[in-house]
Amino acid sequence: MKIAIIGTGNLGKSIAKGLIINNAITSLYLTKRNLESISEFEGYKNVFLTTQNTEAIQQSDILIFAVQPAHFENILKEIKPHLTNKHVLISTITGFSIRRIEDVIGMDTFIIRAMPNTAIAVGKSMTCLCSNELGKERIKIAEAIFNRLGHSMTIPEAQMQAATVVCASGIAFWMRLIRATTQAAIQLGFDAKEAQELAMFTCDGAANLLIANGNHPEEEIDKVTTPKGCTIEGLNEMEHKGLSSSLIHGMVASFNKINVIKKEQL
Ligand SMILES: NC(=O)C1=CN([C@@H]2O[C@H](COP(=O)(O)OP(=O)(O)OC[C@H]3O[C@@H](n4cnc5c(N)ncnc54)[C@H](OP(=O)(O)O)[C@@H]3O)[C@@H](O)[C@H]2O)C=CC1
Ligand SMILES: O=C(O)[C@@H]1CCC=N1
Repeated sequence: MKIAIIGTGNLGKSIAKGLIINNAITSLYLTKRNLESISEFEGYKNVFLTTQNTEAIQQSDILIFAVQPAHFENILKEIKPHLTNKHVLISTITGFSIRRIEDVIGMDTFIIRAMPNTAIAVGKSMTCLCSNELGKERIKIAEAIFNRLGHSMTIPEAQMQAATVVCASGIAFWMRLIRATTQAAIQLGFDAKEAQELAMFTCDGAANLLIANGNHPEEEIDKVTTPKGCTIEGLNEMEHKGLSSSLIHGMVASFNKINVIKKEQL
């Protein structure tokens, strides 16, 4: 696949790493205005770094946009004259609707919105996808790319804002939980490196139990909580202090903030 990433920052670099380690490219163009921070990609076969978005677009079929929301509209205007019917446009931009993209480039382009997360760098992104009417003809291509770099789900566009919080911001939420359990493990006597190892692999095990078995989390919790034991003592204390409530409040606050970001873009 001939892929271009327009805007190779935090997310764009993660996508580039995932594509390269998974051998998912015929050619890969990476763009940004200042190329210094992506010099690590120099020297990879068939990977090209450029400040010229139009060059990247002319040389590629799949165009993945990963710029800040405020920059996207001008970039769409810049590249519009160079779009042809070979192109599939994939936008990862938060809060930027398909309708707004079509307002700039028209309805006769395959448009897909993707909401991946930075775990795409290690082939483990949970990515949500949706498309415009025409883009339905190319959604299988997007699913193939993102399934190769993790797991994908095609959803209605109305759910993309929620998907952004659960999946994209979700990486940060889970990191904070891993950090907190690491801090607890240090207090309980492990050194910092050991503590993080214990926290990460326990987290990985918990997620994989659910992925492998398809169980509800509470079924797995029931297998761990010995009556009158230490696990239920800890769990109940966490809930008294508002663990679940705090996570739900935080995620709803994130969701509401996207409405503010959207208004600021207009
Ligand atoms: N970070 C994340 O985990 C996720 C981010 N997103 C979305 O992805 C987008 C990017 O986020 P993130 O990677 O964090 O942001 P960054 O700011 O890290 O990356 C954006 C990149 O775009 C480049 N850029 C700016 N203007 C242009 C231009 N005219 N042409 C080419 N490149 C340009 C910037 O580099 P330079 O200034 O050198 O040009 C910068 O490196 C956002 O819209 C965000 O909402 C979605 C899911 C997850
Ligand atoms: O924090 C943000 O706004 C972006 C969108 C999801 C992840 N990063």
